[in-house]
Amino acid sequence: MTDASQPILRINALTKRFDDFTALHGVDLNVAEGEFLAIVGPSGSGKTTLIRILVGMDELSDGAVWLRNTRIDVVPANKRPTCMVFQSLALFPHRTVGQNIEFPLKLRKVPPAERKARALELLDTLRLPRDYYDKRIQQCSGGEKQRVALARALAFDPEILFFDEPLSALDYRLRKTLEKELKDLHRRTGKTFIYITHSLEEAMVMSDRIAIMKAGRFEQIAPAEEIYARPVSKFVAEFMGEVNFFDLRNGQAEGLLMTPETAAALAGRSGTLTIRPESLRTLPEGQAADLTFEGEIVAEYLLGSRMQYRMMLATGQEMIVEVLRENGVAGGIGAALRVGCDLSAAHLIEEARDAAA
Ligand SMILES: Nc1ncnc2c1ncn2[C@@H]1O[C@H](COP(=O)(O)OP(=O)(O)OP(=O)(O)O)[C@@H](O)[C@H]1O
Repeated sequence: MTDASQPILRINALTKRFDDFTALHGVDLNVAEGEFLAIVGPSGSGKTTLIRILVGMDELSDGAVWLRNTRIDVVPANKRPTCMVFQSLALFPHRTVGQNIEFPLKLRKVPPAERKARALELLDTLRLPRDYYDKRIQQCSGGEKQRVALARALAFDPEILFFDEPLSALDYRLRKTLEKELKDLHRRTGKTFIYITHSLEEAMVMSDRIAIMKAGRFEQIAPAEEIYARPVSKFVAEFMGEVNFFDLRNGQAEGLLMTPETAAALAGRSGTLTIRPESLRTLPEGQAADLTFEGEIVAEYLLGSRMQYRMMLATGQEMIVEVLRENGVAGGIGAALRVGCDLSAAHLIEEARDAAA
């Protein structure tokens, strides 16, 4: 029996040093049973180093990793109930699909008939035709190989599946299809997935929570909506997409017009006010929002169903505004633009918080 309230994985104060360089600075992380956690961050932030330690490909310098009540950082990789799916797949190219999927079962000395039955079941799970059992890996397409690699990972029946950028080598359409399939697979298997990616979009589509790494530390760990709406730092806000920043000093910010109620709510507060381009709306003459901005359009882009404007405020600050195409403004570059948003759509990163991050 497992206790659902207990995390399946606990990482305590994990530090990794390579000679005099520290790649991970005492990171803590709890992963819930059955969770889909994505780890994102810029190149060199420590994602791969962390995963390599978790699966046992590398040793930590300090700290501990627990799988339920067992300390696993002292357990050799091949004895850990975890499994890794790589971008490079690591399939046996000259063997059949069936042989590849059955490999982990063979290692465990499962009898041939039972192995085959399980491999066929896994072909069903991954939505590959059963007659692929005898097909050679070399004859499979990129997407099919990825499914075979997943089937093989599931054949290990691991407690946790780790993924290191498994889709990054695939073309856009296939990636999009497999993103949805992976999410679906996660739901159907109920396994815990920990997934590294460079792609924020991928993380947002698939995961329950996103952990954002920066220079060997977790900057924020939360569901995507929360990270998007309430980033703890400018780094996270920018990482999650386009954003406008306003420097708020004692409730005042240059270029920002406020209603008396908004001014009262922001009175005495300092930090960075963040406003997403799509939170803004165009305002008719004479109408004001909680926060209002006035300026001139310096560039405009048609983004499918939306229009994006770059607007120059009187202060010289540029702002990005995104509205539905039907709400776009006539006049184009050089035209005056008035936009605004509700105070609830703006998020204040308080000063002390950002400085500490
Ligand atoms: N074996 C090693 N020896 C020395 N430094 C290393 C070693 N492995 C990784 N590093 C350093 O540790 C830091 C983190 O690397 P890591 O590969 O974990 O980053 P990452 O976030 O996975 O990057 P990417 O997204 O580019 O794969 C980098 O600065 C890297 O140069």
